[in-house]
Amino acid sequence: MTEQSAPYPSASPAPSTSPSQGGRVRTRHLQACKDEGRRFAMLTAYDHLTASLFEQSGVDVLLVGDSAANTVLGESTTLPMTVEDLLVFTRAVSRGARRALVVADLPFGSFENSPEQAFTTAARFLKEGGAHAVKIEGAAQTAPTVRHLSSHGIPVIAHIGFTPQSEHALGGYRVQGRADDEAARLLDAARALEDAGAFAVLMEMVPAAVAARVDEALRVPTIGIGAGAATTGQVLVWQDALGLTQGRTPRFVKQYARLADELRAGVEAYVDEVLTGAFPTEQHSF
Ligand SMILES: Nc1nc(=O)c2c([nH]1)NC[C@@H]1CN(c3ccc(C(=O)N[C@@H](CCC(=O)O)C(=O)O)cc3)CN21
Ligand SMILES: CC(C)C(=O)C(=O)O
Ligand SMILES: [Mg+2]
Repeated sequence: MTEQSAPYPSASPAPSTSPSQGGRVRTRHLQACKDEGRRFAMLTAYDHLTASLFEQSGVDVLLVGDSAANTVLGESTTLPMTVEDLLVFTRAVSRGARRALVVADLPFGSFENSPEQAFTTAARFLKEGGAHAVKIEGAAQTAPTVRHLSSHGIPVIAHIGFTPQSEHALGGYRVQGRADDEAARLLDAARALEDAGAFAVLMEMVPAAVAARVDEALRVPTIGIGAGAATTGQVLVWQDALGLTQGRTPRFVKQYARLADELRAGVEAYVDEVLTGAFPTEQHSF
């Protein structure tokens, strides 16, 4: 512990350990964090190796984000992500996760038509993907969908503020809720989504002061990405946080490792040894 450590009690271990629970992080655990003034960490994952590694490292919530369109598939937006493709990643993450809460994003175009369409899609992520919960982008207009899912047994995270699936409507990557009327709308939306049954509200690119007001106004935990330090939980895209993403990353990213450099050095050494004949040696041969 340093003097500068955050003004929160240290992270609690995930809830333990009756045979029926198996130590699995539940939405209840996230609510307990909110109730007791503790924080939790969420990170994206798209495969079983990272899922397993991240939860062993203390990540309580794994998000199978539609950001996989960018990070895995090389698309420039999240709009092309399909349910079929994200289901493949969700299944992989679920196989790697024993303890963490696995949350799947509902892809663009897979839930907006009606609460019924949303339920059909979300149920696939639970039944076929092994997810425990889903995340839905949208402000107050998605409240009926959130109500339908949560009242039929599907835990929902509501995602407000900058919602990348609407980037064309929002006019690009912009902080949301800067103007007073925007901030008021954001707060109203958060309340409506909580009232509709969302077990958490995620805010992306929202002024820290506005996010703090939302967290204060809600009973349920909030999760931030570019939303300041007052949210209950925090999320980042793992390739951004660990230095694998090439090129510019958003201002809200902090880099905790330099994986691209690490990988490049390792691969260069491998290539070099193959070309010079230094590998394989007798030790690697039969
Ligand atoms: N790798 C990756 N990281 C992410 O955080 C992420 C994705 N992909 N894909 C889905 C969405 C898209 N997101 C993004 C993408 C870009 C910016 C961005 O360029 N932000 C700039 C401009 C902000 C401004 O001008 O207000 C920044 O500097 O933060 C922000 C969020 C967040 N999500
Ligand atoms: C950036 C996070 C919140 C997300 O929605 C994703 O990874 O798709
Ligand atoms: Mg997403």
